[in-house]
Amino acid sequence: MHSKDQICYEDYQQSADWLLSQTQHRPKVAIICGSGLGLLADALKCQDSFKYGDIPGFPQSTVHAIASSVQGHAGRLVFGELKGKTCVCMQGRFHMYEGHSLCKVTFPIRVFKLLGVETLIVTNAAGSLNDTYHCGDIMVIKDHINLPGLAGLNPLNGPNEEKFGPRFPPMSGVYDKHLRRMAFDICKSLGFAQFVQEGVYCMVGGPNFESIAEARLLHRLGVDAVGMSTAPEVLVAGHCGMRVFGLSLITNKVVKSYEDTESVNHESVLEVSKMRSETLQTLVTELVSRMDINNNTA
Ligand SMILES: O=P(O)(O)O[C@@H]1C[C@H](O)[C@@H](CO)O1
Ligand code: HPA
Repeated sequence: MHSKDQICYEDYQQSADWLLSQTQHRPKVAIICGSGLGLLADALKCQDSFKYGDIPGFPQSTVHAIASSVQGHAGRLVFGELKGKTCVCMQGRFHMYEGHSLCKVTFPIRVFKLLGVETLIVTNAAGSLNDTYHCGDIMVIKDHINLPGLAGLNPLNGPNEEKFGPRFPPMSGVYDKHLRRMAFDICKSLGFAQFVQEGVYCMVGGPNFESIAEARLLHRLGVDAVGMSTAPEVLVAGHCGMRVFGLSLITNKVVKSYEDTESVNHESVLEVSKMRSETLQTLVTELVSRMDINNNTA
């Protein structure tokens, strides 16, 4: 490693080589489990799991990651089979508001690339600004607004690592259309369609939830759901040519009215996450099972 925040190709390679020496699994799909959704990782068959702290170069989990993931299992990388497809799951992710640099937040993505991962599935908990959404809805992410990114906080800042991707990567179409369509087909066939939406996710820095004026601004911008993660990981995955699919679990309605006496807290976010975690798990499992993994096509 060069300086505190500068990570070079060899650092990613070192982590990937270590993991390849510790497990026989060769995943093509990586899944980032958002808050309360870590049970997905427990469903993997023939598991090999590694605490983040034991993986050379990996960022360390903080108290937030532990509190927001499955108790006793936070901060693990879990390899295994989901419906016969080899996957790697992050049980607990890294957030900017925990104090990690964006290079650290996204470190695992480039390690996944070096492991041979072709598809990234991201999940998160989010508050809704769209008045037609309800708590417990699942939103397939069509696109994002990366507010920290627009303000210059971007994991791709600094010297470009050409081995991963170009200096100026496009982000239009980063959320794969075929996988989104496939998710809707699955939801219809499983009877989930009534609570599945498609919309725009906005990343804010957090850790505070939005003020009413901020919520109104996001609403005017066309944001359907807001959260504090996901965009940095998606940028880095898109940069290195991974196919991306994202889901937001709507855990609360963002307060937009000065008359509203309700307010959101992280505990209620986790409660709703738990309520829908099984459905989300079913959807992701079915999606992985239907993917044509070798050809990187849906
Ligand atoms: O990892 P995610 O994004 O699911 O974490 C949740 C949602 C917000 O980022 C934060 C506050 O609830 O935790
Ligand atoms: O309302 C919210 N705002 C920001 N992040 C969130 N994560 C869950 N709910 C929210």
